[in-house]
Order: sequence, then structure tokens, then C-alpha cells
Amino acid sequence: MSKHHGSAVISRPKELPGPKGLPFVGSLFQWKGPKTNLAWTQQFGDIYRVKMGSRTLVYLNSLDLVEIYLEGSNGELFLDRPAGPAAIAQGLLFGSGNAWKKNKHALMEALQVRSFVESMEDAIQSELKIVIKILNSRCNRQVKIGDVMLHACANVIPGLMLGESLPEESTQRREIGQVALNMEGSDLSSILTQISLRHPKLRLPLSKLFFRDIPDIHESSRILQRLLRAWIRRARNDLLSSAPLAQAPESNQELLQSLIDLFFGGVTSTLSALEFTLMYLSKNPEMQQTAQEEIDRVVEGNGGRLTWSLKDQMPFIQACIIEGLRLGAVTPSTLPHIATVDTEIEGYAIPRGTFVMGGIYSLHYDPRAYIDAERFQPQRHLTDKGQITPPKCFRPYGVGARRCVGEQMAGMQLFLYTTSILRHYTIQPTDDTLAPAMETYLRVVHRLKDFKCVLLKRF
Ligand code: HEM
Repeated sequence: MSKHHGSAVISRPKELPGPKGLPFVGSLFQWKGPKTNLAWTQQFGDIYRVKMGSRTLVYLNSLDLVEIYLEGSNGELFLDRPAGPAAIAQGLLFGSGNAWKKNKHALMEALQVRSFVESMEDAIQSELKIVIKILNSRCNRQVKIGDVMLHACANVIPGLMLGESLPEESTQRREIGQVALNMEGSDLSSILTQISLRHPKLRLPLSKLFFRDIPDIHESSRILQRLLRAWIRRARNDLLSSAPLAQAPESNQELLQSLIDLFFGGVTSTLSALEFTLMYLSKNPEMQQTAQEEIDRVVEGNGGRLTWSLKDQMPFIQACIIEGLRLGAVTPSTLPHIATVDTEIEGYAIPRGTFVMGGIYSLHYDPRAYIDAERFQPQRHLTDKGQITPPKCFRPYGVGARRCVGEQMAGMQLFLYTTSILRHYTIQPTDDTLAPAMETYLRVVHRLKDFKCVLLKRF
């Protein structure tokens, strides 16, 4: 495999393999979700191209290729995102160029500030109190735990930004709940969503015409902007006084959009990863018991308090979360990393503007890295002495400079939610959950279709 990578088009390019598509639509109708990408990897190899409408997407499906071309200095050639409608184009997820670099740097720095990390845990612990109260009232019958956790994942973000949790019955909390439901329901890849993003007045007529509930992303954005302006006003004198974010004017549209992207990027992804982990644990009672014993032992040794600082004492739980993230592959591919120059990958010409995707699903199910890749086996991430070993072929948070900004926040939520739920309850599967493979769907993220379980109180 070539380790060299130039920015000029090679003289006699090879043709990239990939599925034959139909004229105009390409492979749009062949693609049935992440499993199709895995099947294409098996058929065409570690690099292939797919035509989707007028676009060409190039997938990199081995860790070698991803590391060589999308990380390190080569990754700088694939930094842009697709130009989206103005409502989402200026922030972190879909921003490009210098504006994106500046905002990403500012946010990454802010997220490292110690007081911010501490506030993060406070915000999560406050949400957990509400979660446990609600779940206590829903024990011994089927519960769609994702409906409860969606609100927790969404409200952690304003809790963090405002420095305190939104009161349980507050209007703001209800508004955030609505925003979270809107985000969960939006499919940014759907043509109807794209049209209604560009022409908001068409949203309702299109919803009626196609019998679809097209979420009002503009309204969500307005609600979030109002909350965020209040936060920036406070943050300037308080929480983030040392961070570059604090100096930005609160009317700064790029900054606002970047903060809104924390909701778009962070809520359903964390929720989905949590659901996958809980679902697999409910199907594997022995592993669930091992996890509970580990939690009980460590928490009891800590005076009954469950905190983020206990994470390193719970390798089995960590391994379960890693395995849930691996199998769930909640973002089955990275977002597009767009070539900013004409270049090449492995001798294949990659014209400027090509969408290059890290094939996360193919990496996570790579049979060269994992025996029985589709099985939930947390032990595969543990050494003989029961210590965590860095997982192979594992990139749930994407790659290179465009990697997720929320990894630490997601990690903290996944740890505290999973451990608290298992400390309080034993999770029993329903008949649907026991089926060999549960149905999933892909909108903003890859999610279990209808994960329900029964919670039995432990104490
Ligand atoms: C388990 C939870 C999460 C997963 C699996 C996840 C995964 C990802 C992935 C795969 C990307 C694209 C990276 C790429 O294109 O290479 C991404 C980007 C992003 N994520 Fe996350 N994410 C999670 C949680 C969060 C959270 C909690 C936040 C914020 C609070 C967040 C904010 C973002 C943002 C802003 C970006 C855009 C980064 C950029 O383009 O520079 N994510 N995430």
C-alpha cells in the first residue's frame, strides 16, 4: 500500500471499483443502509466509489487507508464539508475553510477547560436524578427507555451551557424536549427536508402532500439561538472567561450555529450508542450481571457515590460501552470529507470536490480485526488481566481534523448513564429484543428501531 500522497492528479488513473448504478440516480435505490456498505466492501474491497445522484462518494474501508489519507497531514487535503443551506452551513458540522477552523479550535479549547469538564459531570448527574425518578415509576412493564433518555441527552447541553440544569417543569425544558424530538425526526439526507430547509414556507404543504411529518428545523434553530444567546451573555463573565468563545459577540452567527451543532451532533448519537449497549446487555444476562457486580463493588467502595472518576476502576463496563459503540456504529460513515484539491488515493484519481467517507461500519465489522465481528463480546477489549486494551479498527467518532468534538462529553454520558441504570435496575429483554437481529434505521444517526425493555428494581 502506497504511503505517498501527492496533490497532483496522477497521469494514468485507474478506475475505482464500485456498484453499477442507474443513469441519473446512481446507486440511490440499491443502498439499504450500512449493511449495504459492508456488502460493497466485501465485494469491491477497501476502497470503492458509489454514485448517489450526481455525486460520487469514495469510501475508505480499512484502518490503514483511513489513517494514511484522512488523518495526519494528508487529512488536510480532505477538510471541507458539502455546502448546505444557510441555516446549517456556517457551524461546525457543515462549515468549511477558515471559519470552521476558528470555531472548532475555540470550541475544542472550551471543552478542555477544567471547570467546563466539572460542569459537564454536574449537568449529567442532575439529568440522572430526573431520569431515575421517571424510570422508578415505569418499572416492571415495557418501557421505551430511549424516550426518557432523549430528554436527558438533550438537556445536558443547556445544563452545561447555562451552568445549571433547567428546572424539571420549566418552559425551556419543554422547548428543548421539542427540539430534541425534531432533531430525532429529521433526516438531513431527505430531499423533502432539504427543500423545506431552503424554503421554510413549503414545509407544511410538503408534509401534507407526502403524508410525512417534516420536522421544523428552523423553529428548533430559533429556540436554540434564544437559549444560546443567554448562555453566551453569562459565559462571558463566568464559566468560560478564559476561553476564546467568551470573547465572541453573542450575535456572531457562526458561533451560534457551532453551538447549535452540539445539539445536532450530540444528542441522538449519544442516545443511540446508549441504547445499543443497553440492548446488548439485556440480551446477555450473564454479562449484565458481571457489569453490575463490577459497578456495585466500585460504588460501594466509594461511599455509594457513582462518579466519572471511577471509570478506570470499571474496565468491564468500559469494554461493554466500546462494544456497543462498535456494533451500533451510530454514525456508520464519517460525514463527507471533501477533497479541497485534485489529488489521488492509492493510484485512483480523486478530483477536487469528491466526497471521501471513512467507512466506520466496515471498519467496525472488519473480519480481519474481529472474530465473529457481529457478536457482542466486551471481553475482546480486555487483556488476560482484565484491563482495557485499545480497540482495533475502531473509529466511532470519525477521523482526522474533522473528528467529533463531543467525544469526551459522549464518553462521560455513556459511562454515567449506563452505570447508573445498571446500578438501579436489571434490564430484561422483550421478545422483540431477543430476535437474532433487531431492526435499525438511519436518519441523522443509526438507531435501533423500537428498543423496549423491562426494568426490575434492584434495591
Ligand atoms: C456516541 C456519541 C457520538 C458519536 C458516535 C459521534 C460521532 C461523530 C462522527 C462520526 C462525526 C463526524 C466525524 C468525521 O467526519 O470524521 C462527528 C462530528 C461531530 N460531532 Fe459527534 N458524535 C457523538 C457525540 C457528540 C456530542 C456529545 C457532541 C457535542 C456535544 C458532538 C458534536 C459533533 C460535532 C460538532 C461534529 C462536527 C465536527 C467537525 O465537522 O469538525 N458529537 N461526531
